[in-house]
Amino acid sequence: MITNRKLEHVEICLYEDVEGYIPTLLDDVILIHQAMPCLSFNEINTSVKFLNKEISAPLMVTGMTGGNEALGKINATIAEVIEELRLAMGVGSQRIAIERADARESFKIVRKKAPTSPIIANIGAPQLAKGYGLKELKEAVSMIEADAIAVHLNPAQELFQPEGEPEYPGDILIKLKDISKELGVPIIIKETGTGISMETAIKFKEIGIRYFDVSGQGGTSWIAVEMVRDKRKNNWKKESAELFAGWGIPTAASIIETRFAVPDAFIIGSGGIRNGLQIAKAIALGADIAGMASPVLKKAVEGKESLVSFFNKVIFELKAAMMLTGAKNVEELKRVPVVIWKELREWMESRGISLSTYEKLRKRE
Ligand SMILES: CC(C)CCOP(=O)(O)OP(=O)(O)O
Ligand SMILES: [Mg+2]
Repeated sequence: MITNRKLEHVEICLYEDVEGYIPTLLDDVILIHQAMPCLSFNEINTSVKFLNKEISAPLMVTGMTGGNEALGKINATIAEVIEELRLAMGVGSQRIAIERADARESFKIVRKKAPTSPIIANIGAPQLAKGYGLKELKEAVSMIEADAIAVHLNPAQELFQPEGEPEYPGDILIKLKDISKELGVPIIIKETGTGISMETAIKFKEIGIRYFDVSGQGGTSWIAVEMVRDKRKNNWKKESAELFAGWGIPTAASIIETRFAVPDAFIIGSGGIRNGLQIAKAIALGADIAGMASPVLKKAVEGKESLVSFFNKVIFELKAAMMLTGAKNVEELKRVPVVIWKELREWMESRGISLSTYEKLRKRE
């Protein structure tokens, strides 16, 4: 039953080892130390615009959960904190709330606790292949008065999910193109831990999509999450899920591929982001803001204070990286000099992305 799956997902993300199967390759991005930054720490401004609203730092909590009272409490804690700190958040898949009226409050609570913050709805692409259309996406948006809706792409997870629906026919693109004209809020194409490639980004660019949440490999592996479920149920897919647990595009490579494919995209750099230095690297590499999920979930279940101090630490680390690279605001951070080396450089070379070409795109020149 779908509610059980929602609860299992959160429990597994909290208490099982389902992340870091492969590196994000953000370690292969070096921000250059500037010993004379020409600015003082208290001058640094981390605020940015996101979905026509100002947020205090280039960071959002990407969609995780919802579906019953307990999961609603997690959403409520996160929403309260992001409203207080003026950040942004997405909710978990609202499929359960389209199907079940009693699941809706666990999502509605987010807008109640965060009346002014950018809030993002969430529906899976497989549902578009199975009958969902403009009506259901409008319902998901209005349920939480969302500023945008994330359509999540999770073919790898569905393949290894015991009850999965690996249904990704091309007419999902046609449907999304039509829906995007009537929906009234932007559609964000969001992967789920296996990353967005340049080929995939181009498919969505061609139907007018400009918002991407790359959700690359290196953080939570949703194949590994379903592997745990397979093992618990002794499902025949368990060994195959283990084989594929590290499948996908590392987060740093996915940021580069998406920016290369869609130079004017708004990119959320997510997938294994755990601290403020990685946020700075993701933005210097080509993302507009960063996204975090698992570390936020773990702090949220400890309580509001724990989550507030976590975000304060992360934003201090981001500001530290900005100071030491001489970036007084996020626009300058996008243009600081970086070294891209080791595996990430080899990835770019084998994908035909030259460093000099990318340098211009990265700086949005
Ligand atoms: C999006 C993913 C990371 C988590 C939810 O996967 P799921 O297949 O349970 O989502 P649905 O309830 O939309 O099917
Ligand atoms: Mg699904």
